[in-house]
Amino acid sequence: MKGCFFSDPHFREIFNHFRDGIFIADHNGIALWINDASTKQIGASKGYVIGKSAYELEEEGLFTPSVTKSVLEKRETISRVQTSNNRQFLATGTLITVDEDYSEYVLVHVKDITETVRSSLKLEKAEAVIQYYVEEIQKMKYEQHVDDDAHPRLIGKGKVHEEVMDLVKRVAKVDATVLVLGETGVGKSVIAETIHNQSERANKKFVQINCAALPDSLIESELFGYKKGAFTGANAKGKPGLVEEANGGTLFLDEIGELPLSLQPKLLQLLQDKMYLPLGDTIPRSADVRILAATNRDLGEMVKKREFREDLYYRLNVVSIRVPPLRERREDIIPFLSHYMQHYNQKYERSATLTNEAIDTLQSYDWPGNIRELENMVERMVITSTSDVILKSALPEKILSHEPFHDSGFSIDRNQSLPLYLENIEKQAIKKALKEKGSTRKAAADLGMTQSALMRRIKKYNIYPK
Ligand SMILES: Nc1ncnc2c1ncn2[C@@H]1O[C@H](COP(=O)(O)OP(=O)(O)OP(=O)(O)O)[C@@H](O)[C@H]1O
Repeated sequence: MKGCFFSDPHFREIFNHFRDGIFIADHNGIALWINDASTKQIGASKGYVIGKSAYELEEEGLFTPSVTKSVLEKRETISRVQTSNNRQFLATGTLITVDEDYSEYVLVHVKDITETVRSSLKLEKAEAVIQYYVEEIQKMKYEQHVDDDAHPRLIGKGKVHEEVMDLVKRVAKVDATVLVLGETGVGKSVIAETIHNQSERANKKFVQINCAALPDSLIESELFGYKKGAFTGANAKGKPGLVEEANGGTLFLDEIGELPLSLQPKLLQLLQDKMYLPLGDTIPRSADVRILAATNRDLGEMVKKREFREDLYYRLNVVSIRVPPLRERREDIIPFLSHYMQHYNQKYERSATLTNEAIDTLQSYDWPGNIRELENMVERMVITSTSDVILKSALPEKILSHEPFHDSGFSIDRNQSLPLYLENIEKQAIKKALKEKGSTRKAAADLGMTQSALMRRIKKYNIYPK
């Protein structure tokens, strides 16, 4: 049998016309025959290859690895990517047993895949370049966004601000639900929008609903929409809800603590199954939305009081970001002041400035209404100040009255030693009470001391009642 079919000229003719390589070896891996394509692939003549073992040829570097070797070892059909002459081939070797005499052969079919590999590498490279540009465009879009009025640039320079922004960056990359916590006016909505703008959903919509601003009866239809004829007074055609509007993008539920208990299971279903039911409809719809929520309320406490569903609370609270109040990041007060001074001076065509003393006072104020309060204060000052220089005395009474010793007309040098500092306060408090009350008796009553104790101090401080 051996040799007879290889010596058949018809056989040779047929396989020499085959564009892929054919390599036939015996049970010891000795090359019995190769076709023309194979000689080109290996870069060696038939005379050189035939009679040598695949092991030897592999060692000589004609091809690596040898599929014949693997087939003989594993005794199964094996495919490998082979390199020969700096080109790449897909070599598939099959073990063939001839029934007649149980002789064994390895038939290797070798296909040149160099171009395919190159194109796939090219494709991979092209994909990487496209991805790079997509990210760059997103970044540019984001930077453009933050410069216009609807998307103010985030102000803040301190460590606290940086920590929040770091977290924002990290959560933006994952598609998780985020709960933004913080007092009123700290910038929770701004943070939520920033998460969206830095996420993969940035090209889709950011849809916002304030759960406290709508009557309970309207929230459901606003959020989930309704089918035509769902209720009297409804639009005859039905109406898509905000969930549908936000499809592919982000839905931001502001003041989530105000979401009526009756609606909470519906939101839970949206979070869990990404499914919801428009009002009056019977067929649930699916929605691909990322949910962000914010609150200034203590949801944990609300859960305890059964005012908020526990399961929903845990679903919302997968990741939470606490935006600290302004009094915990006082280093950001001046940047906010200068930003809003500039903004409102431009808006009202003024050139107002704050004195250092006024700035000091504003920096030590606690800002219970946070950035919103600061912004409103600056706008009011810019509009109402009669002079371009805003003195401390022109600041709102509310801010001045929070200063220690605010209305006493006290002027204390805080660099003094503590006893001297305290004496000074005492002296000035006495002077003020005497001036306002007109008599030592009334002044003593006002100060909460006996008249004789007051007299002793008047003497000590050389105060002369007017
Ligand atoms: N880092 C910031 N940079 C610039 N402006 C900011 C920043 N944070 C907040 N603001 C501005 O402060 C104001 C209040 O922010 P925002 O509405 O986001 O607060 P909030 O915490 O959501 O308030 P509420 O709890 O009352 O809804 C907005 O005008 C917002 O543009």
